[in-house]
Amino acid sequence: MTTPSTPATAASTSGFITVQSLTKKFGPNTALDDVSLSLGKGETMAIIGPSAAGKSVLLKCIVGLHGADSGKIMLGGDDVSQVSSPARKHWAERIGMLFQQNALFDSMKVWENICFRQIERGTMTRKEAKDHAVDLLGHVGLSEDSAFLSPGDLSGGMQKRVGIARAISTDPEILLLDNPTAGLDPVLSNHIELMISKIATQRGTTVITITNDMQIARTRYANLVMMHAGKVYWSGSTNDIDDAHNEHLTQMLNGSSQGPITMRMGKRGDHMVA
Ligand SMILES: Nc1ncnc2c1ncn2[C@@H]1O[C@H](COP(=O)(O)OP(=O)(O)OP(=O)(O)O)[C@@H](O)[C@H]1O
Repeated sequence: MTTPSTPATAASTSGFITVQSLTKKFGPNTALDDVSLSLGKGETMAIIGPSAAGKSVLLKCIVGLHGADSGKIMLGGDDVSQVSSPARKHWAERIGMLFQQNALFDSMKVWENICFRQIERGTMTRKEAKDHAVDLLGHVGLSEDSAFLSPGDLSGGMQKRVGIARAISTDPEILLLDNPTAGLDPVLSNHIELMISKIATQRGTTVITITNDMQIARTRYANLVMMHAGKVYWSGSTNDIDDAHNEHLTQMLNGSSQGPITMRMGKRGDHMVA
């Protein structure tokens, strides 16, 4: 069992991705408070937690959008704690990320969105990029026709899949996914999660996924981190969840309205959900 005061899974220096006592503040708001985790190369991890727990900020720190206020982020032994860290540039090319809001460019066609990094860097011709994008669209269950639409012409679930196609388009060593199945129907969610598992096992990609789907978190990922209010409340193998006896984790997994992570609602602090 892990609590903020007694972390059971301390960040190990042998991890491929190691976050060590990471703190990130936005003005007076502490989004990440002494967060540590460690993940081996080719392993998978699900991050769960209530709204505003710091899940997205953690992924944005790992991908290099935010620098650490204190603590360390190590990727493959390289210190990338700051946005300006010398190793950052090298890692930028080796991380694929799906953002919560997909972050697609409306000024570009779908295929250009998927391969914009390759086009920008000149590592593919436009023809190669188009073919690659169409192939990736097939992997996420979208037709070739959708390649030539604008993101704004797609449904929310289709946009999500384009975001996933873009995240995997460079065959990254690290895949960071912020709610990849949000807004998708159960059949499609299953398809996408199977694809993510395959990418991890066949390509050795190290995957961290934020998810609100507790079943997916338990069954599709080898490791789990549960966050609340900027802290890690539990981390470990998903095999150990049932023996965890951690009330924060139990409430999150069961989605019960009563428990330690019950939120205050409304303008008055005495209006509790429970
Ligand atoms: N760029 C930013 N500037 C200021 N505050 C921010 C910024 N990004 C995140 N925060 C704050 O950090 C906290 C954690 O946000 P984060 O997006 O990581 O939550 P989350 O766990 O991903 O929540 P959700 O599940 O609702 O998406 C929130 O209080 C949020 O308002």
